[in-house]
Formats: sequence, structure tokens, C-alpha cells
Amino acid sequence: MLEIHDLTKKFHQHTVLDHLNMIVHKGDLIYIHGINGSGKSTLFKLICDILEPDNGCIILSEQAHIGALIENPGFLERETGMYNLKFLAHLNHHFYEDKIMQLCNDFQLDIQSHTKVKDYSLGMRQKLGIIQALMEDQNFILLDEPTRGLDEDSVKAFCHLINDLHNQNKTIIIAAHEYLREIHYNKILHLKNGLLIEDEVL
Ligand SMILES: Nc1ncnc2c1ncn2[C@@H]1O[C@H](COP(=O)(O)OP(=O)(O)OP(=O)(O)O)[C@@H](O)[C@H]1O
Repeated sequence: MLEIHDLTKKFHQHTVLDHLNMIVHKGDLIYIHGINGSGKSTLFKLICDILEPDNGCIILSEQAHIGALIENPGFLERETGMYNLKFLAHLNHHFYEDKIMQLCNDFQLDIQSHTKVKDYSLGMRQKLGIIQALMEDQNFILLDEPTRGLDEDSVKAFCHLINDLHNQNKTIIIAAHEYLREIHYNKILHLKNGLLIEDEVL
């Protein structure tokens, strides 16, 4: 699904990723951890082509349809959650209303409300971010700190959803500080000194 060879990314003189290699197979469910500033978001941005590498290559399968939640997702703040989801889905011509309603239901997000996104709570905004990463039936999913701000029930719903997507053979990478035992990861990677080191699955 994804091959990364010799990837280096520097910001000014600061090397964040240092000849990093990574192979991701279809159906992998990967957890990446690393201290603040270790480069998790940077790695995701490079995979999504939001940033340019200084060196190395990223080979993404042509079949990969990326769904991503990275840092604070940007929304049209003066519009409702539903307007935003419709707007984003229509950009890619993948608007599946049933899927959106199902995801909103899973996360108990009242998507029909007239509340503008600017008035959303942190958790509501995070749910909207997760939903936009999944609503087009994407098969390659990158989630950066997805459970930030979520309440206990929503974290449970999230774990359930991720395991479900894994069972559907979707490829998923989650970068987070908190290791959620309920998620059935098949690979754990530690981002340290610009490189990924494989840990034993707990
Ligand atoms: N646009 C940028 N310009 C300059 N430095 C940057 C930029 N983006 C990231 N960095 C630096 O790159 C390093 C890695 O940042 P990144 O956000 O990828 O880390 P992270 O592992 O996601 O951190 P956290 O766990 O705190 O979210 C940090 O030192 C950060 O300051």
C-alpha cells in the first residue's frame, strides 16, 4: 500500500525525519508513538503530499484513497457540520449521506443541528474531523491524535469503529500518545531520532 525509502525532512537546520524507511501493507492497523516533536504529524503530512521531502521517496499505491485527520482540521467555521461534510465530500464526488449519518450516529454527533462549526466544542470538532476522514469510504486512513477531546463513550465507539474498518481490510495508521488496548493493532512503531523502530505488539 505504501513504501517509504530514505525519507528525510528538515525544517531549517533541524532534521525531523532522518532517512526513515517504512512499509505498510494493505490491511495493516499500525500504531505510531513518539514524544512531542518527534515528527508524527510531519510524517503524515509528507504521506499526504502536504509537505515536500528533502530526500527520499514515498510510493503510494494507486488504489489508495486517503482519509486523514492531521492536527486541527480546517473547516468552514461559519457553516454547520453537515454543510462542511457535504462540501468536502462533493469536492471528491464521494458523497454518501447514509455513511455520514451512520458515522454521526456512532459518535452521537447531532449533525442536523444548526450549530456553526465555530461554536463546536473541542470534542465535537474532533468527531467531525474523524468523520470527514472516513465518510468517503477511504481505504487508507491516517489519524493523528484522533481521540483528543473525546469523552469515554466516544473513545469506545472510536475503537469499535477502527476494529470494524480493520476487519474490512482497510489500511489504518494512528499516531497518538495514548495506546488504546481495545484497538487490535498488528504493528507498533516508535518514532525516535527521525527513525521508526518496531516494538512488540502488546
Ligand atoms: N512548518 C514547520 N516549520 C518549522 N518547524 C516545524 C514545522 N512543522 C513542524 N516543525 C517541527 O518539526 C518537529 C516535529 O513536529 P511534529 O508536529 O511532526 O511532531 P509530532 O510528533 O507530531 O508532535 P506532537 O506529539 O507534539 O504532536 C517539531 O520540532 C516542530 O517544531
